[in-house]
Amino acid sequence: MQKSQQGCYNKVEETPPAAMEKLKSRIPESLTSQISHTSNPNTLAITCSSLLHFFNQLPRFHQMIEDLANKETSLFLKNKDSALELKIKGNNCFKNGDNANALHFYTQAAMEKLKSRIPESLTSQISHTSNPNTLPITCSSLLHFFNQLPLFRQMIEDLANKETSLFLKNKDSALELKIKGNNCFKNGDNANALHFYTQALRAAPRDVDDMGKNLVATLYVNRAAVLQKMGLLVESLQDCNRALAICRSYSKAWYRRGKANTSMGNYDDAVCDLKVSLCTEQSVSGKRQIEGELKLIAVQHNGKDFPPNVANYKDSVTNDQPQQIQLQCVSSETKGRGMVSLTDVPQATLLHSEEPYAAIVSKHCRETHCNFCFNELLADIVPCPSCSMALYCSQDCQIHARGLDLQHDTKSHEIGVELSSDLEKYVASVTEATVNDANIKQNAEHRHECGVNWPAALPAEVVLAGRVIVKSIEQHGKFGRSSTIVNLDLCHNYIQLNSEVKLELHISSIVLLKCLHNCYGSNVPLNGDTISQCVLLLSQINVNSMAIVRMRSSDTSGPRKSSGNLTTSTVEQVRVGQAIYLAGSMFNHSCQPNIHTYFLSRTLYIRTIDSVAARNPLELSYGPQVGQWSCNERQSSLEEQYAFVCCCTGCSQLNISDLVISSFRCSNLNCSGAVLDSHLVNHERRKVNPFHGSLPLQIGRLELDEVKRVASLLCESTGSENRIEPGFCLSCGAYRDVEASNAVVKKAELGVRRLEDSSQLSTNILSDALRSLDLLRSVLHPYNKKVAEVEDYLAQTFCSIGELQQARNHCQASIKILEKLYGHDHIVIGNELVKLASIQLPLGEPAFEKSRNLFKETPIELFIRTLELKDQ
Ligand SMILES: C[S@@+](CC[C@H](N)C(=O)[O-])C[C@H]1O[C@@H](n2cnc3c(N)ncnc32)[C@H](O)[C@@H]1O
Repeated sequence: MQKSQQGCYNKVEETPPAAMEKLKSRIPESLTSQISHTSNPNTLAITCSSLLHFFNQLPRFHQMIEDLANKETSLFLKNKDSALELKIKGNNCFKNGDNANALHFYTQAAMEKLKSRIPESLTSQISHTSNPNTLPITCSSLLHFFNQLPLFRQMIEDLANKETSLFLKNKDSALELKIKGNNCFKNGDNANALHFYTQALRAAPRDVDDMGKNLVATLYVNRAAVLQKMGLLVESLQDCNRALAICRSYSKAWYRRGKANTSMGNYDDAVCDLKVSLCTEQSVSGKRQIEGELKLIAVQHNGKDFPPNVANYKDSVTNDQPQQIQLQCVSSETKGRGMVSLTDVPQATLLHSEEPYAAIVSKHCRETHCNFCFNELLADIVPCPSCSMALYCSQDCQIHARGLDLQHDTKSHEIGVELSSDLEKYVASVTEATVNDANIKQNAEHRHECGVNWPAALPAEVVLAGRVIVKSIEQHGKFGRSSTIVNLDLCHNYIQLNSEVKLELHISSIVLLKCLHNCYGSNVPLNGDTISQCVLLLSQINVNSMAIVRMRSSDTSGPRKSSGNLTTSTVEQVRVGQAIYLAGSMFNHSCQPNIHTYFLSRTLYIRTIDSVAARNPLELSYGPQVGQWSCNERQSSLEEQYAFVCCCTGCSQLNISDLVISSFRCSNLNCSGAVLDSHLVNHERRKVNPFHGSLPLQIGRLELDEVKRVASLLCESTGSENRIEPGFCLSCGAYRDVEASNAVVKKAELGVRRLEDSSQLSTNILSDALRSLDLLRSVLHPYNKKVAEVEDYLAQTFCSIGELQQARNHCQASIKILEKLYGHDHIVIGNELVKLASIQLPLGEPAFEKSRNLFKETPIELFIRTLELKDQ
């Protein structure tokens, strides 16, 4: 990303000389001249007094003095660690040209400082006694206090003032980048040429001229040339279309389009493109070149039929429509609202699909995924026309995100020459806007964020709240007429939040509304009522927003990924965005869900995993699932994030997965029973009704003979909690020293960590890791999740060095364990089988069938198809 010419954001990272330079640049010309040229010892008192008077009016000056002289906010005092750390992180990002993350850290540092200035009494009121009813009072008091702080005023100025934005377009830097791109192109360095042209497009203002042509159009045509050289013909064609949408009479764009169409075998279109190019070209040499190209097509294909036209190539669109299943929202005392179906629903039925009320790309995916549809960005990135921050995969997405108002009116860009009626029709068909969606204005979620710093500086969920508020006030037309700015009717967890979070929500809400107020004026009133609505909205986002995930294409030769608790089950998934779905928010959680969610573009899809009887709750997993984490971990996570104690079947009835997932192996080598530590035992004992109903069912599903025998024993004995004793095998009762076993696990983990941390893989490190796996196997139960994770990590490692047979063996070992933990037909097993298939394909082994049968028409199925295509 380009460093802005405007200098860097916020005094937090400003060194005193830099801040002084800024102050200097603000002094009026007349005063500067008076001081510089005419002042002398006799007039010094006058010039000094004038300068003092001027500085006293500048918030930046007050802030600088505050930063320099106030002991309380000194970064060198104790307890300022986090502000200082954040500042250092910001500086590092800034040095690397990563303005967006630099802003994020500087703002967090400034927020920390703000927090430290709030009087103790107010902090305590917010943290300990505030509730939804008293929120308007605490919000109003905090706003009143902040309004008096120069630090706060300066922060808002830095965040919301367009003039000082780091994301403004900048013609000079666009031209500089264009030259760099041209040089790379001349030297045959296509990858860098592509990079520089894209960066130039990010920086280029929409309506500036570069040697008589629109700069943006020129850059698109230049990039089209690179893309064509790289063999990316569809992308090249798209860039030509983008240039022509701006300037219809751009001869070079028609010429380049003609070349791309020729390469794709679209000769009819190529001839039309070149004819239009010929009519619009001014120079004689240019005309000759185009005529040469036309002749070439004619000679090459004289008398032959042109191959089929592939210009109308489109991505295969999945027309997934939910079946006509009637869903109903019902209420229960323990879970609040939830969803049921009025009829029986078969397995794998698509129940629901929904567009988000508001959505936002994850910060770490801003540069790699489309900021509207969240698909991965390809080579022909389309930047926002008004700021240098947002990136899109297509013009369509860009228009949806920014609205139509800033698009070039193609009709006003007349072609300027006489064309035959056929060619005129052709020009119109190429250059007319293709987006005809009535919802475009409503969806223009990025418009209010364009060209200011705060969307990059504030956390994603706060920016998402901003999108919800703007949509809400635009939808309900309540501009300036009401103090209700948002009311989504979703549940929230404000009361259960810890004191620190409550305070942070107050601060974030005031900062966000102040920034929106800057843009919308009195249409976003700033008072205790509106701020408290924002605080509640953020608490609603906390418990209702969904993470939009995408499959990561598993490149077997790619870098190794770090292992960890989630590795084996979510390795193919990347969290690309976060969204609020209003109806989707009505589905409650179960650790043994009967429905699952997936996303295509921004659309949420919900499908049944099992058949579900009429009026039974339809429940998805909010993250934790049986087989993924132990019961204890699931419950803590749900309590912490969603503020409820889960009583689903997985958490209230004994199941095999929870018994073995973190257990040790029996010290008797002939027994495959499980040994639990005291922590796990206590948890399992707390499960209600452990020995009735569900247990035999679980056993049947898991087909785990040895543990089945153990569990049957437990079933048979009445009141047999005593049989679950820490350190004793559940099957044969043999003793294992759990503490000593834990020490072995820790040692083995060190060996695996060395492998994870190594940038250069050596035989020693790999052998060490394999020995560590053996150690783990010697003390942990064969179906312990940790063993599966290490197997999976080793599979990735062997993939990365091309030892696919080893990779396949470890991957299969991992899947074998996961099948026991999750059950054979769980979606996680589908993910794992896809991964296995991606290893087996290059080995020439048959794959896929098993996974295909599991998950018809889900993204996994699409992914399998992609793998097959890649292989052909
Ligand atoms: C996305 S909302 C689901 C709809 C919510 N029940 C409502 O009434 O609006 C998430 C919240 O629902 C409640 N919830 C969801 N699943 C639950 C469960 N299994 N047991 C208890 N409460 C649950 C929790 O309060 C959680 O924070």
